[in-house]
Amino acid sequence: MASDTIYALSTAPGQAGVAVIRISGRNAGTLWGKMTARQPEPRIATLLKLSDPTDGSEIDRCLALWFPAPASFTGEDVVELHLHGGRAVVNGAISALAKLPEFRPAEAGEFTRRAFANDKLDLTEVEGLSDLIAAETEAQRKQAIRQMDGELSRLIGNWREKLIRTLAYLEAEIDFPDEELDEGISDQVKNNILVLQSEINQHLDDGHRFERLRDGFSIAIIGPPNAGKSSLLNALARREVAIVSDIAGTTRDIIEVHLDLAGYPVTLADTAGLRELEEANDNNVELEGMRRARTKAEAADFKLAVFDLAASQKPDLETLDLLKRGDSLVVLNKADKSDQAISTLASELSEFEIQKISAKTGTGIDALIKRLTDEVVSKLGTTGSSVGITRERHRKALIDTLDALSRSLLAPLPELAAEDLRLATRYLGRITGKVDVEDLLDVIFRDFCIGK
Ligand SMILES: Nc1nc2c(ncn2[C@@H]2O[C@H](COP(=O)(O)OP(=O)(O)OP(=O)(O)O)[C@@H](O)[C@H]2O)c(=O)[nH]1
Ligand SMILES: [K+]
Ligand SMILES: [Mg+2]
Repeated sequence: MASDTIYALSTAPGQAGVAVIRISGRNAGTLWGKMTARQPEPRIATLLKLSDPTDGSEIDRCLALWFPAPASFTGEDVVELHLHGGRAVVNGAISALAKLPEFRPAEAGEFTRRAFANDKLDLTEVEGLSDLIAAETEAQRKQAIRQMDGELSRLIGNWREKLIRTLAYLEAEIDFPDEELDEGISDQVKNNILVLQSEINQHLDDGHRFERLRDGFSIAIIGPPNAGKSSLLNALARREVAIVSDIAGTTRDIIEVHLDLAGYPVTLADTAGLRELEEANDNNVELEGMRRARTKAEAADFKLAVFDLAASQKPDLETLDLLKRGDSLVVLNKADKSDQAISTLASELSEFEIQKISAKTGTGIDALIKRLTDEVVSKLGTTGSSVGITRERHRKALIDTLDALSRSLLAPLPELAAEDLRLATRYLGRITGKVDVEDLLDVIFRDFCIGK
């Protein structure tokens, strides 16, 4: 595999000022002379004519960069060609490269996979890089760059080192037993394990904020038909995303928009109006819509329950039930209309936090955005530690580590305690990819695009 030289367009396809083709592998340097007149100095951008290796016809004038191994992104010989960003130029260069012996197109994530194989990046840094490319908001970008720079890797590495030292200490005790210890493990070893357990626990107990920042914070808009849910979605998104009409039951499918609140990613979902079954007219479709609404609301991080403050109706039981199940806010809409009915609604909803708005005129929308922003920042914002668990796989490995540490404290013999510490070290090592991670690699690199 790694004997092949791989190439790919590393910038987005289509028309652009510049397109970058990356080439990596043993034979990367063979294009010098075959496709250019000369070989550039390492790491010095050089303007060169690029031509077809078979007939010498000119493809483009490009800037070429030469990174001889091991000082390159992949750790192999790497060439970067900065071409004019046109489709025909890129296609011409790609088909010319295909003519060189042992050159083949790269697979998705293959450059990064080679960088990992050559110890240029560990797994958490690879994940950070993947997150950086996927980052859509400022907070996501900052988190990704910290992980790519190795902050998580250093935290895990530090724990692993402490653990290895404790293990060495324990092994010394096993080899040179101290009669006073009475066959147990020493206080020193116990103490180290307890400290490690508490540090790992602190990081696990993070409200999943680092993971949520990757995925985005989800808010579901729920409530009875015609309350103005779709109107609210449009007002928050500042564009006409969802259909608004005075017909009850207009929205059937979930309609989602992405918002950026103070740099934090939010997915806002509009849902079908919830009402009692006998009222639902066009039953099958509407029932399916309501089912989807319910599922969405249950999975959401936060719910906005919208009611028409001018409608003299009682809040429906479904919406009330969803509201009661945690993080939510009541939105009384249509504040531009007469609010004689508000007293009934407000008293029924008095146990909840209430904001009055008009999706139509925009009254109260800024205050609502402020309230939602505060919510998102409090849930995703990182006040204390700046480095954390960004993936379920990290969490699982840490839980396995803690289990092994707990077992070591209860082990009836120091030899068995040592075996548990050895296991704990392996679990930590899996996070950064220090030990047996073959099974994880395909999953991790699958998220990458070609050319990365
Ligand atoms: N006066 C007034 N009318 C509003 C306001 N918000 C929405 N409406 C009207 O209320 C009606 C229903 O609005 P929608 O946004 O479609 O309501 P919905 O909750 O999405 O309705 P369903 O999708 O059918 O459940 C439309 O005629 C809107 O123009 C508001 O703030 N003031
Ligand atoms: K409607
Ligand atoms: Mg609607």
